Amino acid sequence: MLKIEHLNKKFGKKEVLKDVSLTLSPGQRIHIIGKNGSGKSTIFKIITGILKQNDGTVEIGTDDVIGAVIENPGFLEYESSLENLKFLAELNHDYDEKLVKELMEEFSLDPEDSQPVSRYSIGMRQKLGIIQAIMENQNIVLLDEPTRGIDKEGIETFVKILGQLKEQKRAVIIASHDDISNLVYDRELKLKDGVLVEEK
Ligand SMILES: Nc1ncnc2c1ncn2[C@@H]1O[C@H](COP(=O)(O)OP(=O)(O)OP(=O)(O)O)[C@@H](O)[C@H]1O
Repeated sequence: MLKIEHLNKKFGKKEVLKDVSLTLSPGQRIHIIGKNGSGKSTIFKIITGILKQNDGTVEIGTDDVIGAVIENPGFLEYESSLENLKFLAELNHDYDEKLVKELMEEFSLDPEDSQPVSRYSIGMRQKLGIIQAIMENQNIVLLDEPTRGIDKEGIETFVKILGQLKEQKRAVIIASHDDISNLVYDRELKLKDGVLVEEK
């Protein structure tokens, strides 16, 4: 479904990714751990086409759909949370309001809350970011520091939702600089000095 081979990325003379290869299969949950600035977001940006690699290939199956949270998710700041999710889903004509409302409620967000997203806290925005990455049945989900700003209860919900994604055979790559409590991975990789290596 996703195959990355021999990826190389430079910013000027700085080599951020060196010969990075990775294969993701249905239902698999992979953790990429790395310090700030190690290149985790850069990998996701290349997979999603935001950035172009200098070398190497990214293969994505024709039926695969990517959902992603990369850095700070952007929203229509003056619209409500539900309007934002509706707008994002309608871009692909795949808006399932029942599911969106269920996900919001699971994350203790009120779908009827009319306040603009500009007033949302970092954790609330992050929850919306996670929802938009999974609300259209995306089968490859890329999450960059997904629990940033999220409270303990929200993290428990997040872990529970990830369990559901696994049952649905949807694959997830999580990039973070530390561990997320109670989250077990199929593979743990470390990005250090541009090289992706097996952590255990
Ligand atoms: N557009 C860019 N132009 C120049 N340098 C960049 C650019 N984007 C990223 N970099 C550099 O590439 C390196 C990797 O950045 P990246 O954002 O991928 O790291 P990260 O592991 O996601 O960090 P964090 O955990 O802080 O989000 C950093 O040194 C960063 O300064």
